[in-house]
Amino acid sequence: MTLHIQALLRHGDDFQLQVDTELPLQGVTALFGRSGCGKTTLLRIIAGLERVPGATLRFGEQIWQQGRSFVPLHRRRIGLVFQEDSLLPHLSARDNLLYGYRRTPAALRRLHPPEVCAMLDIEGLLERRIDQLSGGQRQRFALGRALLISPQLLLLDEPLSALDTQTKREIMPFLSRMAAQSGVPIIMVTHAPDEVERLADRIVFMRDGRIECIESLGAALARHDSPLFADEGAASVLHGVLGEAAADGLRPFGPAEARLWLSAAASGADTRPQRLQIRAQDVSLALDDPQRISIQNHLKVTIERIDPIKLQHVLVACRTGDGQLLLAEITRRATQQLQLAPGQSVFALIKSVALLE
Ligand SMILES: Nc1ncnc2c1ncn2[C@@H]1O[C@H](COP(=O)(O)OP(=O)(O)OP(=O)(O)O)[C@@H](O)[C@H]1O
Repeated sequence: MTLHIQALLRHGDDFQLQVDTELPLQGVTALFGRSGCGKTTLLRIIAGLERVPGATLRFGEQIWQQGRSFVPLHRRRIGLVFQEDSLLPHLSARDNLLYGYRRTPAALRRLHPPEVCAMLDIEGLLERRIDQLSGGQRQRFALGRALLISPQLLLLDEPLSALDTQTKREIMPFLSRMAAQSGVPIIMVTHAPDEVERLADRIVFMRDGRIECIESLGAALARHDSPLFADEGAASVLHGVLGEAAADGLRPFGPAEARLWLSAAASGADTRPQRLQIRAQDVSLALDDPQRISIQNHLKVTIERIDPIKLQHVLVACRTGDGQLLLAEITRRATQQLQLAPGQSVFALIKSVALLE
C-alpha cells in the first residue's frame, strides 16, 4: 500500500510546501523535521483538512484528490489523533470511545471495543467522566476512539508532546502495541528522535517545506550525519527479546552471541521483540575484553566504518554478533592509539542502555 502525494501550497510569503512522493505505508511512518518545516501541513493535506488546489492524492487505488474530485475527511476513513486530546467533555469515557464506532457501518468494522480496550488497557476506565481521567488516560481514549472507526490510515500529530515525560513513557508501549496489532498503517508527526527510534519503521525527513529523503529506521540510524542525531548525538537501536530475570534481578536481552544485561523493571519473560537504545557516547571500545571493570555489558563486535563527526571525535559503526549496528563515539586520539580500522574485531563496553518503552 502506498500513498501518492503531489502538492504545492503557500502560506503567506514565507512558507511553501512542495511535495511529490510515493510513500510506502506499512507499519509506522514518522514525519520528522524541525519546527515549522511543514509536517503538520502535510498531515492536514493527507487528511483532507487542507484543500490544496491542483493537488493529487491517491491512497492505494483510491483517489482522494485529483482534478476536481475531492474526497472529504470522513469518507477517507482516516483516524486522527492530535497533540491535545479532543474528547468530548459532556460524554462519558465509554461514549467518547464509541463515538466513531457507532457511526461506522457494521460491514466496515474490523476493530471492535473488546480488543481495542485490551490493547490500550482502558477496560477499567470506561465508566469514568472525562475530567476523572489523567492526561495519559485521555490520550489512550483518543487513540482508541480513532482506532474504532476501523480506519484505513491513522494520522497522529505529535500525540505525546503535550504529556510529561513519565506519562509519555507510560503511553509509548500502547502506541507500539497498537501499531503492531491493529494492522492499520500509521503516519505520525514528531520532532522527538526517541519517539522515532521507539516506534517508526520508516522516516520521512522534512526540511523547509520539502521531503529531503525517506529512509527505513535502520538506514537512518546507520549514517553518521543522520538528522536524528542533530540535537542529542548519535544512538543505536538494537532489536531483541527480553528474557527472565537472573537471581540478581538483571534481565538478558538478545541472543547469546550479543547478550546484554538490563535492570528492566517488569518481570517474567516477554516474547515481544523490543527496542533498546544505546547512545554512542555511552559506548567505549577496547582491544581486549577487560575483566576487572564494573561495566557489565561487553560485546564482541567488528568495526565496519569510522566517520569523523566533530573536531576531536569519530563515530565508529560496529556490527554485533547477531548482525546489528552499534555506534561508538570516541576521540580521534583513541582511534589512533588503538589503531582502529574497518574489519577489526574489538570489544564494545556499554555503560548505559535504555529499553525504549
Ligand atoms: N493556516 C496557516 N496560515 C499561515 N501560515 C501557516 C498556517 N499553518 C501553518 N503555517 C505556517 O506554515 C509553516 C509550516 O507549519 P507546520 O505547522 O506545518 O510546521 P511543523 O513542521 O508541523 O511545525 P511544528 O513542529 O512546530 O508543529 C510554518 O511557518 C507556519 O507558521
